Amino acid sequence: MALSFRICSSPLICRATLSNGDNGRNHHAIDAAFIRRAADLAEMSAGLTSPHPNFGCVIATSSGKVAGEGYLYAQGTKPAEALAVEAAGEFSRGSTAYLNMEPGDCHGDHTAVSALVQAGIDRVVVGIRHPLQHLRGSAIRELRSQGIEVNVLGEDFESKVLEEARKSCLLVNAPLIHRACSRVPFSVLKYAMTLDGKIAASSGHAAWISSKLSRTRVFELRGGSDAVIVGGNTVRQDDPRLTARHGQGHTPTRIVMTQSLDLPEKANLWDVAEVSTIVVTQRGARKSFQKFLASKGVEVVEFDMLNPREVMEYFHLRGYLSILWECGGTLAASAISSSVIHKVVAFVAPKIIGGSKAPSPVGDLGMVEMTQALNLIDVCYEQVGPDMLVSGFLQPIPDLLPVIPSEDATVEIDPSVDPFEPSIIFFYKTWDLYGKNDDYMTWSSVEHYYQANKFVGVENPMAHDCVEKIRTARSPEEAALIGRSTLRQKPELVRNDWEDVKIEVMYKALKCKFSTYPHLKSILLSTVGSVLVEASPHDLFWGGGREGEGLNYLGRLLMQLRSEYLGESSVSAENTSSA
Ligand SMILES: NC(=O)C1=CN([C@@H]2O[C@H](COP(=O)(O)OP(=O)(O)OC[C@H]3O[C@@H](n4cnc5c(N)ncnc54)[C@H](OP(=O)(O)O)[C@@H]3O)[C@@H](O)[C@H]2O)C=CC1
Ligand SMILES: Nc1c(N[C@@H]2O[C@H](COP(=O)(O)O)[C@@H](O)[C@H]2O)[nH]c(=O)[nH]c1=O
Repeated sequence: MALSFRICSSPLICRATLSNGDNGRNHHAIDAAFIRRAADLAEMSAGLTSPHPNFGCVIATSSGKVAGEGYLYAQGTKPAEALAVEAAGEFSRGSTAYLNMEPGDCHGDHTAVSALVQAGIDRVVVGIRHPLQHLRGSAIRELRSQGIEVNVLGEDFESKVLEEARKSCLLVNAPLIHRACSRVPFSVLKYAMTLDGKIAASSGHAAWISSKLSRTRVFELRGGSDAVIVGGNTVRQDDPRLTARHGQGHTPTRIVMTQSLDLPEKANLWDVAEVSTIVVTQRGARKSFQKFLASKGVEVVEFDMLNPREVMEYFHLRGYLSILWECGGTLAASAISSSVIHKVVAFVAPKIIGGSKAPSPVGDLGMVEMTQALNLIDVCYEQVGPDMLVSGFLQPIPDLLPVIPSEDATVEIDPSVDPFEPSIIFFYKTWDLYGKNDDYMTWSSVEHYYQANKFVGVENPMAHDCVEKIRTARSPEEAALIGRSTLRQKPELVRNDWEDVKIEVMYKALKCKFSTYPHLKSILLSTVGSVLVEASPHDLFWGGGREGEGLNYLGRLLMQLRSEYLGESSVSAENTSSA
């Protein structure tokens, strides 16, 4: 009896398990099916929510019917849980909510938890706990403290079918889970090869090996990644565009890795009107070409040691969660040897090209015996048009289970995680403890307000349209994309005094945000005594830069606001004591 009670904290499932094994299995199968559906929903916005997780939610009635569904569309938009209970309406009362992942209950923002509580949800089933330590467990504790029964797969009950459902939750947020456990982004090596294992003819010609349908799948893969990376030789041979052209998802940054910087002056990747390109190279390589790239708007980053690990650690610091490697075999071998590739996706076309010198997907790995071969894990096979898509993992997704804190454990940030000086607080992305939380009254976020202000007051209907587009953008990222690309493509729409007023605009937006949300103000005040630095390695105006060379205006404005709030509170304290 005691064992059954420990495994099943749900009275419903408990009774079923105790009285009838088949019923218990049925309940597990039902829970597993809904959790898988929540994971599928979460997958629908892959790439768009980065650097946040992908969340999906299903509300199911006690008779097992779906009453409502939702998924987080993008960073800063309505939580999946709120959308699902809205869709379910009155049916939410007494229902079960299935979540692929514990909500991120970020910086006192309880929207997801409140939505479930207010809707009268009886039970919540969670696929996996939040992987980031400072967010982990708090939403689950809050839901339980509100009297809602919460079951976490793998903790409250286990079975093969539930384990598979849990795996689908791990898969959908693999990039974030890797980020939580390692210092490199989640990397996928993708290639298309002929049946005889070639990725191009011996001439280097490769267009096309895989079918149109397969290439559309590649656009989807790109749309779900933060960046696509190729080696210098692929740029010279293919002149690729590396854009996501299926019309959905976001547009990943293009990265070129080149030691020599011996690249053509005319290349599709140097057109950065729609999508940005970053070239990473050896320090000191072809300075004049670096200047040429900069004049085209291409960012060049120099490395003392240009190798896949250093480059991935750099992009991890820049906040990238997932990278798609679309390079040839030379760079692929180097990346695999450096252990930065987590997953392989191979399109195999039923074609034979032959050629003993034709390139293959992975160059020399220094292996001499078949026993040394790397075996993929969790291999999947899928037919895509005439091609076969084979995918699998080179490294397993880290298991989150062993590090789950007890229910009552106080969740603290481990200072060893980021070896920064304690008197300096670096913040950057929203998942950092001190990251921004861009909820904001009239405008959806500070980002919406700031970007729109670039075009406010300009007597041109296109500027008005742009302000409106930014105002109604579905996420802060989309607002930033519209604002930045319009500034680059149509500088005539930008107000004349923008450079003079932009700090004031940001200050006003921040002041409004911190005054509107007391929990954000108290986080800001809790940093007293610390220097605040926006840890953006590339934004040298608002951020601190890679080596402290940035002006850090965002950090400065926050410290100014903090002083003002402190001043206000000491004046009111004086008034109280003198009264
Ligand atoms: N079918 C498919 O899926 C694909 C086919 N291809 C084909 O493959 C061929 C190109 O293959 P490949 O030459 O292997 O191209 P890569 O994309 O692997 O480029 C190799 C280049 O990467 C740069 N590089 C920078 N750092 C490193 C490092 N640490 N290790 C290795 N390389 C590094 C160097 O550039 P630099 O010389 O500038 O210093 C090197 O020459 C082309 O014919 C192309 O069409 C390419 C991609 C996918
Ligand atoms: N040849 C080949 C691929 N090649 C990859 O796609 C790049 C070209 O992308 P784009 O210019 O955006 O169309 C190219 O440089 C290489 O990385 N991919 C595939 O799915 N199937 C193929 O047959």
